[in-house]
Parts: sequence; C-alpha cells; structure tokens
Amino acid sequence: ETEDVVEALVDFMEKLGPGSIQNTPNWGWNVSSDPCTDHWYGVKCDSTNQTVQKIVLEQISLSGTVDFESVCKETSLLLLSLKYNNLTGSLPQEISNCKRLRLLYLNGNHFSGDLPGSLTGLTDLVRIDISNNQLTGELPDMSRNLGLKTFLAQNNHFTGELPNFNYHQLEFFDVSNNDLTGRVPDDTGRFGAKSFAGNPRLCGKELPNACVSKKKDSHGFLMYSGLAILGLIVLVLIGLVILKKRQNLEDANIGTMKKGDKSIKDNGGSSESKVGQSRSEFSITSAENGVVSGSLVLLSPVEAVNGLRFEDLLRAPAELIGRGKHGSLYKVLPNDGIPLVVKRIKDWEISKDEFKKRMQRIDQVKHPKVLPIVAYYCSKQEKLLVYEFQQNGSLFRLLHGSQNGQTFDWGSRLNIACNTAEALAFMHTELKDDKIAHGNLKSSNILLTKDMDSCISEYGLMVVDDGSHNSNAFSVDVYAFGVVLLELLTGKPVQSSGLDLAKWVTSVVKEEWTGEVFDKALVVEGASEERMVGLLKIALKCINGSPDLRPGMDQVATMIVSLKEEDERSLASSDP
Ligand SMILES: Nc1ncnc2c1ncn2[C@@H]1O[C@H](COP(=O)(O)OP(=O)(O)OP(=O)(O)O)[C@@H](O)[C@H]1O
Repeated sequence: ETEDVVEALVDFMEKLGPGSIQNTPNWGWNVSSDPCTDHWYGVKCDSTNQTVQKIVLEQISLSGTVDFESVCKETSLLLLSLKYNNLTGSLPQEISNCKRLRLLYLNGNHFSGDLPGSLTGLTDLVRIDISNNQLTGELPDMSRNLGLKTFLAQNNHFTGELPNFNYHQLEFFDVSNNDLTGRVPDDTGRFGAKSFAGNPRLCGKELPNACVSKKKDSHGFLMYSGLAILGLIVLVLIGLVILKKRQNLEDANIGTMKKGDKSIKDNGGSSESKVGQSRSEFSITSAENGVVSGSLVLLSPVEAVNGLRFEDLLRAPAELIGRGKHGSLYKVLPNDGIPLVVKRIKDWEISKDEFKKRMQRIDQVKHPKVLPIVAYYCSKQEKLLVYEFQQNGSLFRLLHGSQNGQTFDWGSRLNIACNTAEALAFMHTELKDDKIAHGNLKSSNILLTKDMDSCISEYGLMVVDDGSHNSNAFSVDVYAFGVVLLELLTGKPVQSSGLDLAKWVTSVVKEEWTGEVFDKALVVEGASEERMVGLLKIALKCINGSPDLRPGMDQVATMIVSLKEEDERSLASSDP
C-alpha cells in the first residue's frame, strides 16, 4: 500500500475508538507496517496482496465515529463491515468516495442524522444494511443503483414516503419499524407486510392501514352494477352453504373402532348422526365446515390410542395450531389420552386405494427418527393423519423462536443434521421403488421428542410436483434438506423479508467470504470454522440448481457422519 493510504487507514482506525481491542496480538493498524503483508486485524487484501479490499470490524465494541473521508482513500475497498459496535455520528457525503464499494454493513450501531444523498452515487453497491440505528430523514431514491440486492433499514427513525426501488431485483428488503408515510407501491412483489410493518402512517394492501382510494369513482353506474353483482354472488354462496350443511347433516356417518383388527369400520349409525349438531366449537370438523365420514385406520398400536374411538377424536377439544399450504393441523386432546395432532389435508388428488397403499407402505418402513403415523382416515374430499403431539416443538421454533436464553450449540445442530440425513437416506432407500419421498421437508417438519431427540414428521404426505420432468421427488428432498442445513448454519429463517435463503447464501459465498454467512451464536461459541465450512459445502451440493447433480441422500448422510466423527475426534483431543 502507498504511504498515503496507510496513514489514512490509521487515522480511520483512531477515530473508530478501538479501545483495548488494540492490544490484540497482531493487531497492526500502525504506520510502520503494511495492512496486507503484515495482515492487519480485520483486513483482507486482493490475491496479489497489493490493495485492501475488505475491512471487517464486527462486534468489537468500537465506540467512535467513522471517518469515511480517510477510509475511502483506499479506493479499491469492496466491503466495509462495522456491524454490531457502538459507533455514533452521522454518515457523511464522503461515503461516495468509496467508489467501488459493493457491500456496506453498518447495522447495529448508534448512527444518527440523515443519510447522505451521495449514497445513490455508489453505483456498484450490492448490499447495504443500516438497520438498527437511530437514522432519520428520508430514504434515498436507490432506483438507479442497478445492482442493488439488499436494502435493510429497519428499526430506525426514517420519515417521508418510500422512494423508488427496483423491488423485482431486490432479494432482501426491510424498512419495518420506522416512521414512513404514504403508500406501499403495489409492485413490491415478494416483500410482504413484514418488510413494511411498524410504520403506523404507512398504508398498503396487507398492512393494518389500508390505503384510501385516491379519487372518487366517477363512474356511478359501473360502481352500482358492480355492487349488484357482488350482492348476487353473496346470495348464491349463502344458498350453497345452507344446502351443503343440510346434506352434510344427512350424510354424517361416524365410524367406530372395532378392537382387534385395528381398523375402524363405518357403522353408518343413525344414532351418531347427531354428532354433527353437538360438536364443540373447537372440534376438528366444525372448524372448516366439513363432515367426516368413513373409517379410521389405526396403524401403530400406540397405547395412547387404545380404546380411542373415532368419534372421540372428532368430539375431543381441538385447537388449530397450523394452517399451511396443504391443509390444517389440529392439536387434539382425547379423554384420558395423550395429546395427538391431526393433519387435515385438502385437495389431494389421490385415489382412496392409492392413499391407503401409500400410508401402509410408509408405516412398514420404520425408522426411529421418523415420526410414525398413528392412524389415518381417508375420504374422497379429505385425508386425516394422526400423529402423537411432540411437546418440544420443531427445529424451526428452536432456531427462530424465542429461545429464552437457551443456546442451540454446534454439537446439537450437527447431531440433528446427522439424524435427519440418516433417517431420510434410510427412507429413500426403502421407498425408492414406491417413489415415495418426503415431499415437504422443512425445519417445521423436524420435531423434537421429549428427550430432545429429533424426528422427521409428515413423511410422504405430499406428492412432489415441481413442474419439471427430469427431477424426481427424491432430489427435491435433497434440496430441501440442503436448505435445512443452511438454516442450521446461518440461524436465519428461510422466509424473512422475502429472503430466499439458498439464493442468499449462494451469492454471499460467491461475493464475499464464507465466514459472513454463519450464525453469530456459532462463531461466538467457537465452533470449528473448518467443519462449518464443511457442512456448508455439503449444503451447497444439495441445493445445486440441477437436480441430477445433487448427491443422493445416502451420500449426504455419509458425508455428514464423517464430519460429525471428525468433530468428535477434535473435541476428544482438545480435552486436557
Ligand atoms: N406432531 C406434532 N407435534 C407437535 N407439533 C407439531 C407436530 N406436527 C407439526 N407440528 C407443528 O405445528 C405447526 C403447524 O404445522 P403444519 O404442518 O400445519 O405447518 P407447516 O408444516 O408449516 O405447513 P405444511 O406442512 O402445511 O406445509 C408447525 O410449527 C409444526 O412444527
């Protein structure tokens, strides 16, 4: 580096207020050394070690201000990350002197004041995160920053209307919890209400504040005829609902369980037909206006359901605990029984026979880390699956829920990855000829048993149809498993402010260094970067865009098992 630049960088560091962190061995940051060849703390240079490209000073209690004028003397700077410090002051116009800056992370500090208009002059900017500060004023119009993929400005005090953004090319966008006004444009695409929430004076489609239409309808006739048609539709619908209810009451056939042959036969009992009327408000059937008829087939002779009759299940207090794309999930508490969950799948185009065969096959293939189906029910319109309720929730909740200070350490994460991979590999092998894959693997379908062991739930409930011909259901599972690995590694949910985790990780890995993606908690814990990178590499193989190039689940399991063994070996050897 030239003397000028070195001096400027030292000035920049002095103003950052590094405090005692300067005593770190090999700190550098002085005029008598070179940032590249002497490896200053937090500095990465290009491969020829000529110029500084990245400065990463995260979470080290810096408490001063940022001298952009000095740091931008290093014109080749691509990445500046000062996140999670106690920096103050405002962001000056000189920020645009960092002409080649692509990634700017200033989140989690105490920056205040308005944003400089010159920000829009950073034409190479790809990601900017200024969230969690005390910034004020209006947001800049970033519509000319054509390469911008991330704009995170949540939890500040920004005011004024939303400027233009190229929402279609943005991958991450969040301006929640500010004081913005006006309307959210209709073309915000995948960024839902969450990205705009917490701005009481902002209005938009999914926000608590709907926008008031700007101009009065001048076409009175059109409006009235529209209303008339709407009225007509409502009347017809009401008629249909009444008709359907009547039919349902007449049809109500509740099955009872015949002990011994494990299947519950239809008794068509007229005495039971009143169940429809006396159902509690919270029962499974009343919640969605449907009536169940036919028989329940009991698979696992679980003690908990011995003596349980189908109508008990229907009449038991039920609580809706999930409503996903594919149906609803109820927690059911039968009399004197253990809690169960009933998954109600709607609109599954599968014949009764096919469904039965499928469930029986899944039941035959048993793996200790796959939650068994306790019972199922099948009619033309709907399918019910009964599982035991798992009180410790899901991997999703463990990763993203409020953790009450509970840490989820690297060892446990690796364990869950390993268990899940092995269970999935086993199921894939056994059910290969039947072509039954999981179909809907995600962290909310990985549950924690009462011993905090993990198990996969809802295996085979979805027939995968991803529209492409050359991919098969198993490679879709592999992809999904890769995403679960990414969740474990990054601690980030798959969908937060429209975040497509796989895409994010891939591009971050491509653009920056890999360390950027890992969950802070893992880094703080001191988990081995080598093994984290190892797991990340496996995840990236799983999420390969071409299904044919993804490894099989058995290969994935083998790789993770050896990673885990390596981890255990290193733990043993580091013991005193
Ligand atoms: N057997 C179970 N015991 C305890 N909690 C469960 C059980 N099965 C599922 N859950 C939890 O209940 C919630 C709702 O589950 P549901 O299956 O409806 O949602 P989903 O998996 O997100 O959506 P979908 O499967 O329809 O795509 C999830 O958080 C899930 O982790």
